[in-house]
Amino acid sequence: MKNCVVSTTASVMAEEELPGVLILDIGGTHGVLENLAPLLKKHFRLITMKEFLENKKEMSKKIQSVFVFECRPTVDRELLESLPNLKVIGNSGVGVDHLDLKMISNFGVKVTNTPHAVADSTADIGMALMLASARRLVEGCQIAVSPDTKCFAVDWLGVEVTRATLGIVGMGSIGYKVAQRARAFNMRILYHNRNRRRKEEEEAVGAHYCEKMEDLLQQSDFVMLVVNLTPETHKLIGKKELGLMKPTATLINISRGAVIDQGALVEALQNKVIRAAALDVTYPEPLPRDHPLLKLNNIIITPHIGTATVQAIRMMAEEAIANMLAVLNGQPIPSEVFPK
Ligand SMILES: O=C(O)C(=O)CO
Repeated sequence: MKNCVVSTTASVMAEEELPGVLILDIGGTHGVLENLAPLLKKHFRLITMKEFLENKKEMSKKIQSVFVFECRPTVDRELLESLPNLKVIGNSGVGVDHLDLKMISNFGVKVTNTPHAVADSTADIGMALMLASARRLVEGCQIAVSPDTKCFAVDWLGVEVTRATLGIVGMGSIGYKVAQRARAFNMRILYHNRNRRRKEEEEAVGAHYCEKMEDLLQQSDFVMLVVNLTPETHKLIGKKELGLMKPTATLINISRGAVIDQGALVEALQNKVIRAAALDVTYPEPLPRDHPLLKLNNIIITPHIGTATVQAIRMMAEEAIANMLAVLNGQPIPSEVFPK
């Protein structure tokens, strides 16, 4: 018998299963799950939330895995209580801050994530935000299409990324990929991490370790946040930390919105405590239309698109599937996440 996987993306898709055939009803996913379904179907019988809720009695016993696509849906106690044979939650994405790991573990259920699959695409977004903010790309695009375009607008000069100092806060798999890219720009690379990387790894990208984050903040022209969101990193960057940064510095966030105290960031940007910010993540997502961050002109915000590429979502699904299968088959689990 094939293993069963349930999508918790109720608003996103509904998949109907007939014997030997799986029928997907995609909803508003922009084709994401439509792309992933054939991969999942190779190993799992897909059951949607809708299908599950409509036929709980029969479905609940069949479900051994829950596939969660990135940080959108969560898994609550009620769902866990209704799945007696659940063994693993395969998160497609690296951040698992939307999952209550302790509670899930109390149900004897494992959680896995996909740190390898997300690394390149998320590092690319970090670089894209850094370059776009440095060279004021969004403003440039607006000026180019506005009726009073000036070709050489010297009053909106940018700054150079090349040879600047980049401070990476959180040098995990994504942070390291950022460092590899930054090296090609001849950037001076500083990083701060709970655990120092191996010497060979530091040398390979020319990164210098800062034991204190304060040192990194003071020296960097660009500060990029790549940490996981945990109780320790919640509002890691607030008024004090922003005050340590250079007035010419730019803050880039590709981790989770709540790593920054957004109120403090609004103030810092309004008062030019720092030059600019570029965020792929905020809280909440999306921001309400009247949020003060949206009223500033020294900020770029993208809607959490770190892994929004055809290649990344496929690799994420493959990594998640490998993890889930390893759990179900009692094999070593490539990327298990443990409660703290
Ligand atoms: O993998 C994740 O958790 C992400 O949010 C990537 O942007």
